[in-house]
Amino acid sequence: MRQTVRAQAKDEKQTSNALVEHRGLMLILSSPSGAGKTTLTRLLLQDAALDLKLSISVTTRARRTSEMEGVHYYFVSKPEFEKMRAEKSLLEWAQVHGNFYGTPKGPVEARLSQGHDMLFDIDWQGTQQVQKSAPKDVVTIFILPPSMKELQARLERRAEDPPDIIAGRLENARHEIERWTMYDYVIVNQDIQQALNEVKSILIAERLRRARQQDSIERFVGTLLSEK
Ligand SMILES: Nc1ncnc2c1ncn2[C@@H]1O[C@H](COP(=O)(O)OP(=O)(O)OP(=O)(O)O)[C@@H](O)[C@H]1O
Ligand SMILES: Nc1nc2c(ncn2[C@@H]2O[C@H](COP(=O)(O)O)[C@@H](O)[C@H]2O)c(=O)[nH]1
Repeated sequence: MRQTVRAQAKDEKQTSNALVEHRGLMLILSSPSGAGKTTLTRLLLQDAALDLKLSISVTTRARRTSEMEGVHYYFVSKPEFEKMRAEKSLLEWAQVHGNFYGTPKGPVEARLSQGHDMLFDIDWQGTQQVQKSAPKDVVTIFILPPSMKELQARLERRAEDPPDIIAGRLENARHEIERWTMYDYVIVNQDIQQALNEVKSILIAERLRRARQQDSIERFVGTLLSEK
């Protein structure tokens, strides 16, 4: 019901500019590096019934061996990133762990305007910018590791970054964790299945908020009340 296109446009203007009755929401996951955002994101995207799509960021970071262009990131040079920033084609951007990251605006706007939700794996700086630009459309979740020891173990087990990069990310983790208070929800990712269920529960509850389905429910209630 949420994504139904208004089929009966009242005049020609509306016909040429068909409106969806509900704008999609932006579900943002943030965490210190290694807490499990990418893992949760992969599992959420595997569940087709959730109808989520990931916003693919651009980054100046070097590609990890497990990463694919256009799937995990668009890998760009610094001048290319600067150009996107100057052209204002990024919804938000930040420098994280010494590299630049940003969210291309176009795909997000296209998806939200069609009434579909978008998933983001971005840091607290980007979250702040998106929250500021569209406060009503954003739901934010902060993922915590069960302990700093386990966070370090996860980064080491992942074996994608050299020791000095892991050390830097662990150092940054303490500052990032202090940002937990700016998020709507906080999840401790000890058991991945439980954490996944918690993210899904948040998404389902947020989709059911009255304000997010005002038009369609108003019509549905009208139909209900017109029944004999
Ligand atoms: N609940 C969990 N229990 C054990 N291992 C986990 C759990 N969640 C994630 N991991 C593992 O921890 C490692 C880091 O997870 P992941 O890459 O998802 O973190 P991330 O938050 O996306 O990190 P980054 O910000 O650096 O991309 C991976 O090897 C992943 O398999
Ligand atoms: N503000 C933004 N942060 C982003 C974006 N894409 C990813 N990130 C965050 O960067 C760190 C590091 O990611 P990694 O893939 O190098 O481990 C992590 O916190 C991501 O959430 C973005 O577009 N904007």
